[in-house]
Amino acid sequence: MNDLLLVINAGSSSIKFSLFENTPSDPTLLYKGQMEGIYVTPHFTAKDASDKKLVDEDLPAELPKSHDTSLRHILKWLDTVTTGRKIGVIGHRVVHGGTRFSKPELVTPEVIVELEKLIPLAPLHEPHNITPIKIMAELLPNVPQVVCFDTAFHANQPELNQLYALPYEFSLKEGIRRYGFHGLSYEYIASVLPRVDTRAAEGRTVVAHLGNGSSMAALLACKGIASTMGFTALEGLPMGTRTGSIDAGVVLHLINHLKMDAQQIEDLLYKQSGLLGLSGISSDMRDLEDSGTVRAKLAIDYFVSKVVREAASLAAALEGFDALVFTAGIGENGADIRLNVCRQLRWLGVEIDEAANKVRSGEPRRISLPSSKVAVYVIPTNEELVIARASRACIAA
Ligand SMILES: Nc1ncnc2c1ncn2[C@@H]1O[C@H](COP(=O)(O)OP(=O)(O)O)[C@@H](O)[C@H]1O
Ligand SMILES: CC(=O)OP(=O)(O)O
Ligand SMILES: [Mg+2]
Repeated sequence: MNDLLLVINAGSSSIKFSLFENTPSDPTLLYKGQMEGIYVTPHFTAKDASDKKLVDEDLPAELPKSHDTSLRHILKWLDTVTTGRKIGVIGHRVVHGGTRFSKPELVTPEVIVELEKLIPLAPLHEPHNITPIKIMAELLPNVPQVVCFDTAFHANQPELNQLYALPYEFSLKEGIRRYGFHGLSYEYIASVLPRVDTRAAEGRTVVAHLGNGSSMAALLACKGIASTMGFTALEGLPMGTRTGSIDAGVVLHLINHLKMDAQQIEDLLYKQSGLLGLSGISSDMRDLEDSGTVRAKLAIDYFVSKVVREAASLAAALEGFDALVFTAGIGENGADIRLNVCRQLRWLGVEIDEAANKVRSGEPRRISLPSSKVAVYVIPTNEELVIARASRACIAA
C-alpha cells in the first residue's frame, strides 16, 4: 500500500489539512478538513474524498483558542482514521519566503532558522507555519517535511510591479520590495483555468482570493504579473483584522503623536483593524452579513469598494481583462459580495448572472451572462493539492 501524504495549511484564522494517498499518478485525496474561526469560535469539520461530512463540531469552549490546540485536535482525529498506515511525507504552507526561498524546500534545521528570521514580516502567519513543522518533527522524526511558499508564485513579476518608490538600494540590499502572497492558491487557479476557460488561460485574468486574508492578482497567460499584497500580507485589500493599504504617514503619526510603540502598532494594523475594526463586531464576513447594523454595512461596503478598485487597477496592469475569478472563503461563499463587486464593475464589461451567482457548488462555475465581455467564475481553491504535488516532487528530486 502507498504511503500517506499529509498537508498542513495554516492560515491566519484557520488550519486546513488534507491527507492523500501517495499514488504514482497524482496524490489521491482520502480526507480533508479544517479548524476554522480559531480566534472566534473554533469549528472543526472533516470530510472524506466524496465530500461526505465525517465531523462537524465546535471545539469545546474550555480549550484555549490557538493554532496549537487546533493542530493537536486535528492530529488526534487523523490518528483515528489512519490506524496502521504510515505517513511518508508532510507538506506545509509557509506564507513568507523572503529573498531566500522561491521554490519548495526540504525542511532542515537550517531552513527552520531562516524561516524564523521571517517572523517579523508575517507575524500573523509565519509562527503558525513553523510550529506545525516542529510538532510534526517531534511526533514523526523520520518523516521528511517540505515547505511550500505563498510568495513563490509571484517571484517572476516584472520588476516594475515588485518595486516600491524607495531609493533603489532598499530593494537590492534590504529586500524591501513587493513579494505578493496567496501564491499557492493562485497556482491552483492557474492549474485549472485551461479547462475552465481557454481564452482566460491564454489571456488576462484577475483573481480575487477573498478570505480572512484577502488579495488579488493579475495573471497573464496564467503567470502572475501583479498583486495587491506587497512586502507583507498587510498591503492591498482590507481583511478580517488587517487594514490593507494605508498611508505610511499614519504610522509615523501613531509613533510621533500617539506615542505608540512597534508592538502596539503591529497589533493595531494586523489584529484590530479591517472588517473587525470598521464594524466593531466581527472579523467574519458571515457575522457582518447577519448583523445588519450600520457599522457592519459600512465594513462590507468598504471591503467591496476596495475589491472593485483593485480589480480595475489590476485590469489596467493587464491592459484589460478577459476573466474575473472569485475564490477562498468569501469569494467562494459570499454571493452578495460577488454580486455587489460585479455590479460596480459593470462599466468594465462585467455582467453578472444573478441566478447562477446564487448556485452553491464545490465545482468551478461561471456566474456571468453569455453577453458579458468579462467571463466571471467561482473556482474553489485547493492550496493543499498544490502543496501535495510540490512536496512529493521536491522529495523525488
Ligand atoms: N458563507 C459565507 N459567506 C460569506 N463569507 C464567508 C462564508 N464562509 C466563510 N466566509 C468568510 O471566509 C473567511 C475564511 O476564509 P478562508 O479562506 O478559509 O480563510 P483563511 O484566510 O484563514 O484561509 C471567514 O472568516 C469569513 O469571513
Ligand atoms: C497571506 C494571507 O493573508 O494568508 P491567509 O489568507 O491565510 O490569512
Ligand atoms: Mg487562507
